[in-house]
Amino acid sequence: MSSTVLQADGVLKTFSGVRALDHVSFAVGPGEVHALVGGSGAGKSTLVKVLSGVYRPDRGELRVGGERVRFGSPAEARRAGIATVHQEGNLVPLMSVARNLFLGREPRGRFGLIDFARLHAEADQIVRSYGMPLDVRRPLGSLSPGTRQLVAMARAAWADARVVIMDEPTSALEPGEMETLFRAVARLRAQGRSIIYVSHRLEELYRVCDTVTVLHEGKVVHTGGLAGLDRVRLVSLMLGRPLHQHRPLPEEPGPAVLPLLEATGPTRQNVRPDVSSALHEGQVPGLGGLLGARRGETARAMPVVGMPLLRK
Ligand SMILES: Nc1ncnc2c1ncn2[C@@H]1O[C@H](COP(=O)(O)OP(=O)(O)OP(=O)(O)O)[C@@H](O)[C@H]1O
Repeated sequence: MSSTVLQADGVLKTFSGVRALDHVSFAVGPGEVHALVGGSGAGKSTLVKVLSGVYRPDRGELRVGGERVRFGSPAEARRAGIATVHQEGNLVPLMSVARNLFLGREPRGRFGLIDFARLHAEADQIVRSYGMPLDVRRPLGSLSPGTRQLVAMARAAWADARVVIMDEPTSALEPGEMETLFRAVARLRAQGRSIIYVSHRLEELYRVCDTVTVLHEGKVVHTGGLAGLDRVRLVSLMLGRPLHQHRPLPEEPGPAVLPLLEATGPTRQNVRPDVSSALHEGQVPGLGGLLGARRGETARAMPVVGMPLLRK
């Protein structure tokens, strides 16, 4: 019995001489949320398309549950339990949420007619289990883009997927909907399903993912646990170069650390905001306040008057 649910070994995919995937190996285990990251053009979409049967690799192999597979189409990948949630693709806006959730698998009664009572009851159970309070009889197209995205995810997961591939799943979501998505991800993981999570948003990767594979120019440059991987290191891997690290400054700079700019009670055109400020090397100051708090006046007064002390 294989401990990986989906695996790619030495996958090569070229487009007119460009190596979109250069001998890529990748594996996701049961109940694992695996982040797939990389800069623009790194090969993420191409790998997702190979794993979901859209592209055939030029070389290399795919395995599902340890068994060698060759996907001739996305439908074959879906039959093998690989579901992809691309925005709300594959759904029908004019149909109800319930019909969309069960598209092609509607419960049928006598004479082969759709059993709407059962359809609605089961659909209602599904959306409630994901914490989505919505009327499953409503047409999908009348919902917000975020809710449509969540329905697409629920459909993919419900359809007995072993691996759910989520491509930038939060791009269209409101903050409240993001929480619903994260709960849904946790639920899928608890059921032993695997998730491949493609996103540029580091915050959410660290929140929901267990493992990460970083692609750069078509090659895997790192794969492993995410929790122990420092963010600066992760971004460096994605960029393919070390990130310029800045020296952390002491919280209270001592007398030896002179400020670059110091302003004590600056005044401008009879406006004297009661503000003193010092700017040290490497700092990015924020200036906060409500409307009318004279943020603009204060910022404009800083370099003009007061006691600016500039150091080379
Ligand atoms: N259908 C295609 N025809 C030609 N070149 C392609 C095709 N698909 C991808 N490529 C090339 O393969 C490389 C990898 O592209 P891919 O879209 O997989 O990267 P990505 O990591 O998904 O990038 P992004 O985050 O910008 O979408 C790029 O150089 C891209 O130009």
